[in-house]
Formats: sequence, structure tokens, C-alpha cells
Amino acid sequence: MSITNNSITNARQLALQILRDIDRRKTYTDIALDRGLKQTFLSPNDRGLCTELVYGIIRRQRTLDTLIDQLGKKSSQQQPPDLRRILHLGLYQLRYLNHIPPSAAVNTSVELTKENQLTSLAGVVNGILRQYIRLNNSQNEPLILPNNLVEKLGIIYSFPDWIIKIWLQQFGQETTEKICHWFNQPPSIDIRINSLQSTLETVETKLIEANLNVTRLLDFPNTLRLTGKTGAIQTLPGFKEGWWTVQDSSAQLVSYLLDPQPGEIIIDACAAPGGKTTHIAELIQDKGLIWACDRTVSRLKKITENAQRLHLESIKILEGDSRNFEQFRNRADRVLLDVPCSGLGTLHRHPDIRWRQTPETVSELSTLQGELLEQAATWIKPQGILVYGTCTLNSLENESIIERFLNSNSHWKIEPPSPNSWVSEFASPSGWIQILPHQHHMDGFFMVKLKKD
Ligand SMILES: C[S@@+](CC[C@H](N)C(=O)[O-])C[C@H]1O[C@@H](n2cnc3c(N)ncnc32)[C@H](O)[C@@H]1O
Repeated sequence: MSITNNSITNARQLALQILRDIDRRKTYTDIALDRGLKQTFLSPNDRGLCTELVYGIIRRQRTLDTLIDQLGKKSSQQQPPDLRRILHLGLYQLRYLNHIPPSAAVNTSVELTKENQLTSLAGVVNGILRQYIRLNNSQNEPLILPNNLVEKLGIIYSFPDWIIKIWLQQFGQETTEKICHWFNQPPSIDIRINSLQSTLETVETKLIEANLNVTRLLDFPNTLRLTGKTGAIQTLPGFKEGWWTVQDSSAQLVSYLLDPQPGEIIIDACAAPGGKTTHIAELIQDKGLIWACDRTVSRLKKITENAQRLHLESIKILEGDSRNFEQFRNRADRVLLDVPCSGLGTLHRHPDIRWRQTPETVSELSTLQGELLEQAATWIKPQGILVYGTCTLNSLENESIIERFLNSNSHWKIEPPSPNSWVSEFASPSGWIQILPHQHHMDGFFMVKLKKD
């Protein structure tokens, strides 16, 4: 029996189909989920369950695989791919979802096995899941852990060893565990109010009227946080009118650190999809010129769409590799360099990043980041400002890039945020800002303001 999406009437079958899409086509989780959900008519509750299962299983993949390795006769990698995912679905519900009775987790997984042409393996699924329940009920942790600290934390929190290693080196064990725990929770959504079109109070009132859970964020003048279910963002009050933009508060902090002024020439060297470009335009009251540069055409289109929705006119788009733009030499008052990075600060939003990035991709990224910084620095007028930012928690892409740049460019220095500004609360003694998610309750971010003599 082949199952097409629109015949899917239950959350677990759809979750399996989406996981299959991720496995076979290497599709990003959010894209596969979006595609799967669009083509079905599940109730809001079932859509919620499907989302939780898909995101949770991708996040917890290493822990779940280890359980299969320990409870089954064959390792997780030796199982047929669909069977491995069905076992993930069952084990995830048993281990992480309190609202699903264990018998339902087992029965629905056995059903899935039969519905997906794996009937002869239904006994394997039943056996592994029941063994998990038996061990759990007898107060034995079903997951057996190695002594090696890196591997142990990697298995408990479901991270690859290399990420655990760099965090242990940078932050020590206690903070590493807190960060890992944070990144296994579902994210909240922050929105940035477009003060040229609306006010914090108006947007807050409209969203509360639409039954959303809305909170203000201390210090941030134009930010609201949405917790709980929001439904489709595009249908919320004020979105179409351009009153607000979804942007995590740590990403908002970057443009506050840049502190752009009306009338200035500003270059956003890696601008797409325009979250920070549009924030900069709002901060300068749309008076000035912002060059939004990026080498990815499809992502550049999003800047145009976002600027139109937000009614912003000060943004000009430039397609190409920012390492090659010579025409900007000594032209900019300020440059924002929000470089491509490994994204280790956003692992709760993008659950597959932890499995896609590797030490090799990080090494390529850090070369690119250094080259972009060297080039973007040439665009600045004397006394001008450059803000370098990444949404990662990896010193090779953060402090090391800045240290290397400052060592070879003696006419540049770190400019800490002004002590009168609320942004300075986040700065370290060295002047740069590192946002640790469990401490600041925002995405992980690194940002630093540099000034040219
Ligand atoms: C972190 S994202 C930027 C996010 C954006 N600043 C925002 O706030 O919405 C990094 C961007 O750098 C772009 N990029 C990567 N390499 C580039 C290069 N050599 N020149 C220009 N853009 C580049 C990518 O296409 C991607 O859009």
C-alpha cells in the first residue's frame, strides 16, 4: 500500500513520512515539516504532535539510536531505515512525552510497522519498546552510559562528540550541560516592532486580543516574546501590515550594537533574508542608504519582500560575493558583517544543524569569515564602525577571528558599547558580547563592535 500525504489521517504516520523525506532527500527539518503539514488535513492537536515528534526525534537522534543499539539485536544503523524511525517514534514518546500512555506508544508503533510493509518486524518493535518499559518501570535507567565524559554527555543530550568537546573546552562541564539542555527545548518566538508603522503597546494589545501569550523583554524597547502555540505567523494581527518582524532578541541586539544613525551610508555585507537590514532601516527611520549585499539570489528576494511589507525604502540590494566588492572602499559609515557560521547558537530552532555541521565545515567557514572581515574592513571611512556577528558558540568562528584581525590590523580596535546604553549590560570586560542561551534566554550569539582609527 502506498501512502500519499493527503490520505494520512494520523500524526505518527505523517511524522514517519516527514522523517523519511529528511533521510532520503537530506531535506532540512523545517522544510520537510512544512511541506508535510501543508498537504494534510490533521487537527491542530495532531499537527502539534507531529511537529513535536519530528523536531524531537531529530534533536534526540543520538540518544534514541543508542537505546536501539542497547535494546535490540541489531544496531540502529543495521535496521531498515523506516524501522529505525518507527523505533525512534516509539522510544521518543516513551522517554520524552508524558502525556502519551506507554501502551499507546507501543501499539501505535506496532501499527505503523504493519502499515508500512514491515509486518514481519512488528515483533521487533513490540519487543524493544516493551523492554524499554520494563527497565524503566524497574527503576533501571534503560540507557547505559560510557565512562568517557565527552561520549557520555553526547549520548545523554544527543550531540556529536566534537560539539561537546569544544563547549567543554570553552565553558566547562556545568555550563555545557545547561546549554545542551536548553537546545533540546522548543524555542519561543520574539518579534521586533516596526516603530515606523506601529507601537509596542498596539501590537501587544492586538496579539493578546488574538489569545496569544505575550510578554515584554526587559531592556529591549521594541520586542515582544510569544510563548505557546501561535499558529501560522503570517495570519497574526499586524503581520501583513508590516507592524512587526519575527527576529530573536539576540539577533536584534546586533543592530542596537551597530547603533546606526539617520543619514549614514551603511553596508550589510551578508544581509539575506534581511532581518538585520530591515532593523537597521527602522533604527535610522528609513533615512539614509543601506546596501544589502548577499551572494544567494533566492535569499536576496526575501529582503525585497520584507522591505516591501515593512514599508522601508532606504535599502538597496547588491548580489554577489562580498569578498569581491571593491567599489565600497572608504565609503561606509558603518558595516554589519553577520557572517555565515555553524549556527551552534540556534540548535533549538534548527535541530538538524548539530548533525550537518562538522569540524571540517567549521574550518571552511572560519576561513570565509576571516576573508569577509578583511574585505569589509576596507569599506569603512576613518572613524567608522564595523560590527562582526555570528549566531554560533564556537571560539574558532568568534574570538579567534577577531583576535587574528586585530593582530594584523593595528589601526582597528574593539569599541565596547557605550556605558550609557542598555546594550553595555551584555558586554564582557574585553568589549565583545557573547549571549549564552541558558543565561540570557535568547539564541546564542557573538557580536563585537570594531572601530577604525
Ligand atoms: C547569517 S546569514 C545572514 C542573516 C542576515 N544578516 C539576517 O539578519 O537576516 C549569512 C548570509 O551570508 C551569505 N553569504 C555567505 N557567503 C557570502 C559571501 N561570500 N558574500 C556575501 N554573502 C555571503 C549567505 O547567503 C547568508 O544569507
